Amino acid sequence: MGTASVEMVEKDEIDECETTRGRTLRVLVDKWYERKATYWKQLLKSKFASSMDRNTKFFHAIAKSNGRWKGIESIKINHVVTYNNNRSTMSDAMKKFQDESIVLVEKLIRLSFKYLGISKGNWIGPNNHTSAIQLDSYPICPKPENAIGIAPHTDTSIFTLIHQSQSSGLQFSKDGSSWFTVPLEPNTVVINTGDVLHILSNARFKLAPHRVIVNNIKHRYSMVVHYRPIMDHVISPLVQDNTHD
Ligand SMILES: O=C(O)CCC(=O)C(=O)O
Ligand SMILES: [Fe+2]
Repeated sequence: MGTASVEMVEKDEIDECETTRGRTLRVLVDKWYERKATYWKQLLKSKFASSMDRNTKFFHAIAKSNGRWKGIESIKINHVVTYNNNRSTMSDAMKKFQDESIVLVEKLIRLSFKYLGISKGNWIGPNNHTSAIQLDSYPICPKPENAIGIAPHTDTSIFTLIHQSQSSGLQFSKDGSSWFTVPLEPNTVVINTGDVLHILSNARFKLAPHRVIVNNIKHRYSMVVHYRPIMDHVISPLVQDNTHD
């Protein structure tokens, strides 16, 4: 177990030595993101990458023109209907959804820290996080083979929660070339590990490349919660042992 921890870089609170360390870590993380971008560029053959870009633009143009309010009919939280096609209650429902999601992710963080042997004191807690809810809509696409819903990527979160409607399309990959489609299970949330957990765990939690493909049969919707430390936090591995499982 190492002594490194998640540090808050507030210039007036830390001494010169820590500032230097914070700066070094920032540079390391920046380099890591650069390497990640290069990794993905190399994985995608240039022809596929360029046509995918074109088609992604095409697809998102369709998505925009179809973007009328018609997606979410109801939101159930813990089996209770919290929103039922009544816009005035939407923000309350979303707030409740976000609060419940944060509780769930904090539990997941505690569990994964326990698994990694990291003491709880090393976690910055819910007050130092941002969470974002993303509502995604993937309309029926007449030529799905020429389009992509979301291009391959990894999430910058610690954990991401994905609630998907009964239309599949979310796919994960171990090697960036073969893709596994996440099965549709009603009342199930897909939990995705993000880059922050990858860094904190010293790569014991692998990167989870994923994408969303579209189809010509059924409109897909998803509600995605990204949860990550606030931007000012400098992160570094909390597990020193570099031997991966
Ligand atoms: O919409 C989805 O199913 C997944 C979205 C996603 O991967 C993301 O927002 O990072
Ligand atoms: Fe994602």
